[in-house]
Amino acid sequence: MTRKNQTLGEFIIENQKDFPYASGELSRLINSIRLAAKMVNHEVNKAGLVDITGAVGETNVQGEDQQKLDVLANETFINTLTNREIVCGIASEENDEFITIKGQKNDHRNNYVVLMDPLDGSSNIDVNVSVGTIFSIYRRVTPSGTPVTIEDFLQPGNLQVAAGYIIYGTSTMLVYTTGNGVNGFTLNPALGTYYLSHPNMQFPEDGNIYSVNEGNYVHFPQGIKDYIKYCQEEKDDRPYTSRYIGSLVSDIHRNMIKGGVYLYPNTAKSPNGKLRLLYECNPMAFIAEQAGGKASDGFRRILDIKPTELHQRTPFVCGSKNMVEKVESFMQK
Ligand SMILES: O=P(O)(O)OC[C@H]1O[C@](O)(COP(=O)(O)O)[C@@H](O)[C@@H]1O
Ligand SMILES: [Mg+2]
Ligand SMILES: [Mg+2]
Repeated sequence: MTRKNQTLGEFIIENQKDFPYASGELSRLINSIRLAAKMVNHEVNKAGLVDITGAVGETNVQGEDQQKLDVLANETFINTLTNREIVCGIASEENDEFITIKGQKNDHRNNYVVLMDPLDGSSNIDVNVSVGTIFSIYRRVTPSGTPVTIEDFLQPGNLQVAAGYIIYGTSTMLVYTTGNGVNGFTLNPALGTYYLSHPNMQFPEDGNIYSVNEGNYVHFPQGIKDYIKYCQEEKDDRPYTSRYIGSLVSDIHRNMIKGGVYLYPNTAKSPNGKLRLLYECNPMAFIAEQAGGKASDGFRRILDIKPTELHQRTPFVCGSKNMVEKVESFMQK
């Protein structure tokens, strides 16, 4: 149930009844993500004034140069979740292995695992372009009271109990779903409170924005090349507008509001694409579908892919339903 000017805290409590297990554990978990996001937002807003831009000189399991803000955001979320007795395990883009959280009584009693991309759009940190955080939540499959195993993390996206993102942009927003639609909350920085600003977000079925890094055009599969040509054709409501921020969260957020499709295809260089299935594509696909949109790898529904590795990648097509289906038709041709 949504109400104008409802705060995120009120919304979480009032909608707790939607959760079959309703122990309050998931509500406390989302509340903790809300808190950690505020801490990261505070740091992001100071980028350029304090020493949090640039690289730390380490590379992560993806072989990427870790940015200072990647590490700061990673530590902030891990510490906030660990200290609040709500998760039994965390997997992050910035950690090679998953982290087991025993809980204060060392009894592995907690029931949820979180998978996250603590700072999305790292290439935009130093240039003051919007970045984000992405999170995906599952109920563990191994028995409570035992240490989590990789099985708790390698669940298909259609088993997510909640997913969302935070966008640190012109304003800071937290957008999430628990399987009952998508709602967006804007942070009032003066009060430190998130307010419901975008109730029941919906992807328009059609749009005229396509988002892809055309710099990789020559390496794209023929189907994607044909789709891009289709977008640029002078015909009907085309040419479409090309918009690409280079932060997945920001590109999907814009397209969800205005109508559009985001593509990160596979290329000869990266046969499985760049984006990570577990903590980038699955949560954004859950959000997209809950908002009436669609997400696939060009052939398969992202949420039905059975993961095999923590940091596996997948080609990604996500956005307005009819536009994703158009891309798929070009791919399958
Ligand atoms: O620079 P490219 O190759 O277009 O990649 C941009 C994509 O990579 C990402 O930055 C990957 O995410 P991280 O910044 O979390 O590693 C996405 O946010 C973005 O959509
Ligand atoms: Mg990312
Ligand atoms: Mg990242």
